[in-house]
Amino acid sequence: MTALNDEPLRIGARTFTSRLLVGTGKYKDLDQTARAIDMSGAQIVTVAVRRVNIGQDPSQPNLLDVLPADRYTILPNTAGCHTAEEAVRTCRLARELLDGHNLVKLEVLADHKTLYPDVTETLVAAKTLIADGFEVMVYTSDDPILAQRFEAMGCVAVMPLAAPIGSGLGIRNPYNLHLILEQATVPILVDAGVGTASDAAIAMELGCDGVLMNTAIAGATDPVLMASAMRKAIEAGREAFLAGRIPRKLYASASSPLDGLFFG
Ligand SMILES: CC(=O)[C@@H](O)[C@H](O)COP(=O)(O)O
Repeated sequence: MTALNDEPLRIGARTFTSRLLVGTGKYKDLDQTARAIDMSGAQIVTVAVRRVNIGQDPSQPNLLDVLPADRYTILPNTAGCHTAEEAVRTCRLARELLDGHNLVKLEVLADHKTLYPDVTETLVAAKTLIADGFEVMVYTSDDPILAQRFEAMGCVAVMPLAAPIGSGLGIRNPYNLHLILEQATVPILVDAGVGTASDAAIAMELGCDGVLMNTAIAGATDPVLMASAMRKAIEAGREAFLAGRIPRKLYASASSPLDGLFFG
């Protein structure tokens, strides 16, 4: 559902009414995956091509059997890739498996402890993929200069982390997100580190165009209920952003007029 008075989210040539993007890892089984994603209202669902079967192994259950193609835009991602070469190869495999689908989420990770992006390798991969006709949504650190570089190269969305993947630490650096947002002309989608609904709402209140999350929903005690909470948080945060918050002030100002009191 779109927030009141909102425009659709535009990524490349595609438009979406939901601003919540979800992952498919860490669920108990395919049934729980399908139910939580359904409840989230997400239209873009990201899949780790190196880890999840979307046709690589025809003898195993295929995730796409529970995510109808007429309802969801599948966003193949390069999770598990640590070099530009691996990431490019993975995107090309995804394009073959998905009949020429060219929208991908690029992530090239630096190490296992932080799962921070290796931005040098990510820049190389993004350049190759864009030249090869891919529409690249790029996972990156919350560095405004890098965000600008990725946009200038032609990435269709820039996806700064809120906190390390799977950490649930929430929005660690709202000031950097603000700097990224004020210069961006492509969608800025927070990706990774959201822990609960208020984190998602904060990202949207800052003016982010959307949020991608996985662990906060899949790892919740009740993933379907958390998916519902996230859907509402994204919409509430977006509406609050569009509505324009009041300025923060150090001192009080009375909520009702002080003139003309009934009792002197
Ligand atoms: C960058 C990446 O891989 C994300 O898609 C990640 O999976 C989401 O991070 P969380 O699991 O912290 O939401």
